[in-house]
Amino acid sequence: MIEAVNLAKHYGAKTAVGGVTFTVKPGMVTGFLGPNGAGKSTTMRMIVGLDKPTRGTVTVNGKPFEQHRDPLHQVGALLDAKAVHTSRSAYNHLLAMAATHNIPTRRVNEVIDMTGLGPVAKKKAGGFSLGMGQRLGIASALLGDPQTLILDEPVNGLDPEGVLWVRNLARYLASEGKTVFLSSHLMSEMAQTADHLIVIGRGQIIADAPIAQILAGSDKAKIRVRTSEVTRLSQLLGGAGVNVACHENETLEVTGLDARQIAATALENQVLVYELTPMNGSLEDAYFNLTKDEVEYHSQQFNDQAPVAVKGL
Ligand SMILES: Nc1ncnc2c1ncn2[C@@H]1O[C@H](COP(=O)(O)OP(=O)(O)OP(=O)(O)O)[C@@H](O)[C@H]1O
Repeated sequence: MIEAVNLAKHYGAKTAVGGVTFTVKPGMVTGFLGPNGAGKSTTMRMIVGLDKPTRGTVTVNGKPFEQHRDPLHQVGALLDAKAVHTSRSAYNHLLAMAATHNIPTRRVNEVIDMTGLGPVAKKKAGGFSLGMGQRLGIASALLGDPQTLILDEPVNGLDPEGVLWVRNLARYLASEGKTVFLSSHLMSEMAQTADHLIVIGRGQIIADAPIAQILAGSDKAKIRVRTSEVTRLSQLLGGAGVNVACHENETLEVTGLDARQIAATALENQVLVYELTPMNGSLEDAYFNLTKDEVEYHSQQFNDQAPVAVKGL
């Protein structure tokens, strides 16, 4: 369990995290989403005592991280996969961690097997690919068999098999009753992995809810309607707050009305409808909707036009 109360971090005049209150519960995967610079890493670093809060408190399993006598059994964290001795082998890196935390050597071999590091375990970590570095970071986080796991962008650099592995691992650990808190930029991945989402933008929490609720709140929730009278039904349904888009094959996509309201209008006016399908907005829609005003770094929009060549380059 992680509990943050009014947690804030300022760097001079810059507010990285602006006083957030949230709870990450055991037995589920909680996703931490937000645009670049939103404050995810700073929040995670404060949870494990690597950054000192300017204000507020955060506890892990009931205590501030630094007060735990057995920190690696309490919290496993992957915050910066590059934070290893580059000249040490993966095996020796894990062995050194185990030795200083009273963890048996047998556990080193277990986490090497769990993370698929076997073939490279004796190689120097400095030569690892991004994906192998991530696996070593996850192995380090798992070493103490912790009750709470904090993973910052764990699928960064992993191949599809690795992404699936992280998803299954996170789900397995949650099913064992552990607290799993992970950040990612990959919305589609989060949709398949997390039960609950905390969305942060410009250092403030902008959503904290079960994933299903965030998807249902997407204002892009559409109903697909198939009817033999496309023109007539779209006229009947049109009105304030309702958007009706006509597509080929006798299909309409309606936003602003639910399926029951559409069916009732069709019935009243004796229009034949042969499909009514609520289409949940994607997590990506919901996420962009939530964070559209909170993005610190806006990218150039290309739409479907070719980028314009700049003279002189
Ligand atoms: N040591 C620091 N000194 C000054 N500003 C910092 C420092 N660390 C973070 N920041 C700023 O605080 C804000 C939050 O940064 P943070 O790294 O927590 O965001 P993030 O959500 O993890 O972003 P990303 O997804 O890009 O990793 C950013 O504007 C960042 O530039």
